[in-house]
Amino acid sequence: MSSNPATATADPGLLDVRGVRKVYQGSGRTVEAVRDLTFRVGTGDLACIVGPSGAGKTTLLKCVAGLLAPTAGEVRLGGTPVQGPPADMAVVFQEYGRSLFPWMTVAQNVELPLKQKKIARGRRSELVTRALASVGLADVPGAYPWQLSGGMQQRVAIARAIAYEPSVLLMDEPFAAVDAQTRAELEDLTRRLWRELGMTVLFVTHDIDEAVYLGQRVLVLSASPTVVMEDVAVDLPADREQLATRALPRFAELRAHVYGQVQRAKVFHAEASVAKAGA
Ligand SMILES: Nc1ncnc2c1ncn2[C@@H]1O[C@H](COP(=O)(O)OP(=O)(O)OP(=O)(O)O)[C@@H](O)[C@H]1O
Repeated sequence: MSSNPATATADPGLLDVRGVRKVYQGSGRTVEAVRDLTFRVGTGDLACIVGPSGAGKTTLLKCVAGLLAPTAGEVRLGGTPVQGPPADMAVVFQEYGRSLFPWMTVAQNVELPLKQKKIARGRRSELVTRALASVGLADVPGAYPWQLSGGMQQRVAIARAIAYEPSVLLMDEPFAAVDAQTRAELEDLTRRLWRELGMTVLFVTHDIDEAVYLGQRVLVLSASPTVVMEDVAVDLPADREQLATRALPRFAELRAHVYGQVQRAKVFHAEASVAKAGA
């Protein structure tokens, strides 16, 4: 990993977040959602972000996705500053119900960004078929999203993201609204696709167990205004399995450590708020 521009172009999936600060301003109210975030995710790495509610995780992801301009600092993808949604980045949001168009079939939803990318019809059809097969939905291309379960709809959203062949995939609490069994399946699907496709993945979650199970690293954010409290390396075997991996003593240690850090973040925040109120 190098910030040298000469090597940066050879590293298209390198995500470089440098001193990002975001202050929301409007109608007499100012919120410093993110104070100073700096971290890197190497090409082909999978990093998870956890932090207390309101820590600015979604704000950070929107800045990384080029949907929000940081107040200070910058995000670079493959050495190039992100100033709008980058062509080779895809995002999967929590609210699959709102991210799919109900009047389009599953295949049309997956195909839409490929049309916008001006990919030729034959190649589009190949990409859609392959993406739906890889998420286990090869048999429902003609169905409408509202005819599918929540877990299936989220698979469509994932298929749409991977059909696009992004070098970076951002996921914002993508499984928060599905049941536990479906969630476990979608976690395994995410790790399988990540390993097969070699994308850089930045995955935001509330769920500490999910972050440890999925990630190679877990970035723990402090409460708002936000900084990176700790960058925890997840030294679990690369082949993960829901029951066996979660039963490992090391999994329990990592989980306890990250949990402790998130609790610390909340206490820091409470102390800072009391100090501010007393000032
Ligand atoms: N558009 C906005 N205008 C003003 N303030 C905002 C806006 N969006 C978010 N905020 C504030 O910024 C802070 C961080 O919000 P954000 O949604 O990024 O946090 P989060 O960590 O994703 O939260 P959660 O875990 O609850 O989803 C919060 O105090 C929130 O109220």
